[in-house]
Amino acid sequence: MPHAVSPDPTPYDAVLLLSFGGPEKPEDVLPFLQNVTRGRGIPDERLKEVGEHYYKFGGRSPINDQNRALLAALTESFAEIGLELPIYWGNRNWAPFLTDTVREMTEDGVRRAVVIVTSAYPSYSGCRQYRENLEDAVAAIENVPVFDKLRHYANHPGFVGSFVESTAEALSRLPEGSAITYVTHSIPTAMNASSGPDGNGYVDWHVDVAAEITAELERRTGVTRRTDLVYCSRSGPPHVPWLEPDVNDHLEELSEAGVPGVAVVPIGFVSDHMEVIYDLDTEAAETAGKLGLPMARAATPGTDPRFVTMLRDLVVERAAAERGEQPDRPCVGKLGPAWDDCRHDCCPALRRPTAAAAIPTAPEAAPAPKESV
Ligand SMILES: CC1=C(CCC(=O)O)c2cc3nc(cc4[nH]c(cc5[nH]c(cc1n2)c(C)c5CCC(=O)O)c(CCC(=O)O)c4C)C(CCC(=O)O)=C3C
Ligand SMILES: [Fe+2]
Repeated sequence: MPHAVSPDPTPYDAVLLLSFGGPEKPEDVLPFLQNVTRGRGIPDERLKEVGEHYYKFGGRSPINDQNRALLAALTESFAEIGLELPIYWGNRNWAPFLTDTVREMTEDGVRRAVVIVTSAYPSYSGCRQYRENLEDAVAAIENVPVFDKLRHYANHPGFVGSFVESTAEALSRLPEGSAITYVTHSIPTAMNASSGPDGNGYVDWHVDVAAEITAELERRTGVTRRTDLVYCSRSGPPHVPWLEPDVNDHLEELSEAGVPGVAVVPIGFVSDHMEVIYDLDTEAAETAGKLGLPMARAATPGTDPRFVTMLRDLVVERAAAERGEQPDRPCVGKLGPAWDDCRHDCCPALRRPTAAAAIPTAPEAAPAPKESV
């Protein structure tokens, strides 16, 4: 049933779904990896290894199909409430490329768009890198729309609620007394130290989200379990410290501690992309198998209606905020709702040799100018 009153999209005339992108055939794999790692100092060895992960799945990453599904689900969800905004899709590292999408939006006459990024937490890799790539795309084209990126949504009840359900489902496949292991993408410890406006934002946000899922499950079942936050997908040279422990080492520790099973909950990921289907479903599952440790992997949000509705609500919320209204800002946990506009100097790059000098870092330059992203 259509809503009696459709929400007001003003001042927006479009939505941009901004994602990572992934290869779709074997010939795409190398150029894709070159796009991802340009100037990031990833050893050749590691690149070869990651290339193999993709070849193992026919040279096709699942991420683009997941974004097509999300696009369809969002379109349907907007239509349900009569929210009339076209949704465009562009990626940082593979087709459809962000620059082409921004050009298309410009040609279509879009003046102001709200940006949904498929990454939920603050950090250079998860936030600023997306903003910088969008800035670069915008700089290459004339008369581009203004872009406003949504606040980080990891602590939104829609995102947390989706993981509460999937964790409960994973636990239902395991023996009584099984542990919960939350997993996210490892990043260099230095990148974590500079994440978010006050630093340490990447880890702090994950800790908060994990605690909320645990608390809700405890409220429902009365069962207290062992819980940990661990990391996957480390890359970069070995002498550079990254967040630890690695999920595989952690599974060994759980096995030694005698836990009867483990629910692996990938809270760092919005859909089942390569890190999830390779690093968790293939590699970590193999480790658990060798240890004789029953493991069940919890589903990522994907097109879960809680997640899709959350994204729609955040678009409506941001539009209201930009009209000068004071919308509700649903969130759970201790950290409160995230800021709408990232400060220009939030999550500084570790190394971005060519453009770093152009980015103001002085505290006075902190508030992002309205016309930037
Ligand atoms: C925090 C974070 C997220 C989550 C937030 C978000 O979703 O954005 C994420 C997502 C993703 N990362 C992805 C792929 C890759 N990431 C790499 C490399 C790196 N990731 C990093 C961090 C993150 N990455 C970092 C610090 C590096 C080192 C290089 C650098 O400092 O920039 C490499 C290079 C090879 C390697 O070393 O692994 C690849 C191929 C894909 C696509 C998967 C698919 O195809 O399904 C997705 C969604
Ligand atoms: Fe990555």
